[in-house]
Amino acid sequence: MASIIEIQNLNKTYDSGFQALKHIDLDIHQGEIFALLGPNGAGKTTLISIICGIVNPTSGMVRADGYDILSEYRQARSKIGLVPQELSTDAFETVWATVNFSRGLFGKAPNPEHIEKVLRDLSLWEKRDSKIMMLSGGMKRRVMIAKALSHEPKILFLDEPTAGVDVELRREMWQMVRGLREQGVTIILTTHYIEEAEEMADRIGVINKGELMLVEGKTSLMQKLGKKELRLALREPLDAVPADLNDHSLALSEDGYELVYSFDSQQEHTGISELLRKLGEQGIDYKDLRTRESSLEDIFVNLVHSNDDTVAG
Ligand SMILES: Nc1ncnc2c1ncn2[C@@H]1O[C@H](COP(=O)(O)OP(=O)(O)OP(=O)(O)O)[C@@H](O)[C@H]1O
Repeated sequence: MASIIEIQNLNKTYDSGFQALKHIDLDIHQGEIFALLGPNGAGKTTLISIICGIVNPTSGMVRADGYDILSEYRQARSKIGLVPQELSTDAFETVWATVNFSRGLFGKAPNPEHIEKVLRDLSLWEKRDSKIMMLSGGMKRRVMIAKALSHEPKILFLDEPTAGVDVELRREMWQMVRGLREQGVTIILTTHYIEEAEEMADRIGVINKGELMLVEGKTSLMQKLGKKELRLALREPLDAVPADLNDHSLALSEDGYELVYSFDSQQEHTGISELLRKLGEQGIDYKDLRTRESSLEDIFVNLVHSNDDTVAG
């Protein structure tokens, strides 16, 4: 697949001496939605800011649509739209003027048809003559996106697009971002909401303490690292997992009332029926039985914690 962003051995050490990014290698594919996940302070904003030319890298190479972000800054920047975390627009301007002005900043000739299309796509057309300060929070966010799209970028960065946004508006944003992807825009978003990545992303990158720990297709990530659990609530507590069942992957809760069986959800043969048969043979009775699939959130928390353990150890 063609790469629209290429990052090689990128490092960033701030003046304070803090190393925010360590040897980042990453390719973003043309036309994908890529979600960058990581805890607070992991380096997400630093990475985005470097690609967008706001922060200088200490070393390494970044190309956007084939243009080097340092030696071909203007061309690279013209391919990129950035929706920053903070909402910052001129409250007294109209929607139309704000978005049109943004386009001019990139040295592009006026193109009212394009601005109209962007505003219509973002359901802002009816509000084109409204002053920004008169808009709701959700509409202000959409104006930020319209500004970022005003110069027809091929790549759109969304830094925490739905932070502090209610559920309904979040879903609306997701819908809209998918629509942009359908038009061929490559989208890179950072998020704290794992659900957002699970819902939207084609591929996911996990960054922690300045290191890119993993880059993987969402589906294969969930298949590879996802586990299923079968939980059996027992009628009578057990002291230990019966010796006969030791070859199954079983754990007993501390109070002895719950048996947890972990199995690979990708395997055709889960071993559940065999387990239930053996329990029956041993006279172990259960009153309830539930299955649970690990979510992207479980996977993420595990990854970041195991990395903490490694660092601490
Ligand atoms: N100008 C700066 N000087 C020194 N350190 C900085 C500077 N900017 C950021 N940092 C540090 O670099 C680290 C990464 O910050 P960054 O904003 O990239 O993280 P993030 O993953 O975007 O976090 P968040 O999710 O909280 O926005 C943090 O520890 C931060 O304190």
